[in-house]
Amino acid sequence: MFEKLTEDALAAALEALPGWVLRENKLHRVLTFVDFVEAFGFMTQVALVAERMNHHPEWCNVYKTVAISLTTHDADGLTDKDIELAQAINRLAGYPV
Ligand SMILES: C[C@H](O)[C@H](O)[C@H]1CNC2=NC(N)=NC(=O)C2=N1
Repeated sequence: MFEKLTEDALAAALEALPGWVLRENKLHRVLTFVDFVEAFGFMTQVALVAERMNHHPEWCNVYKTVAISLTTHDADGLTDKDIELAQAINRLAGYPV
């Protein structure tokens, strides 16, 4: 079982996560791609990583935009797993981690 992050740990982690904000107690990021194929290709890559991690995003795709929220349902809050998945998503999206 994963422990909820402390406020300090979360603030430090967020500083190292370009593009991510805290929204409704979840990590949140919106990504826009050149078209639907790029957006869905990205989602497919994230899905494979998420399944490998057994940690799954809440997300919404409208055409070329993908909005992602991360939380750990089992812990009812944010944990290291959310930070890890956000970092993996940034790598796949082509942003430095
Ligand atoms: C039974 C299974 O391992 C759990 O339900 C996993 C699956 N994926 C998950 N994903 C997320 N985001 N949070 C969880 O708590 C979680 N739990």
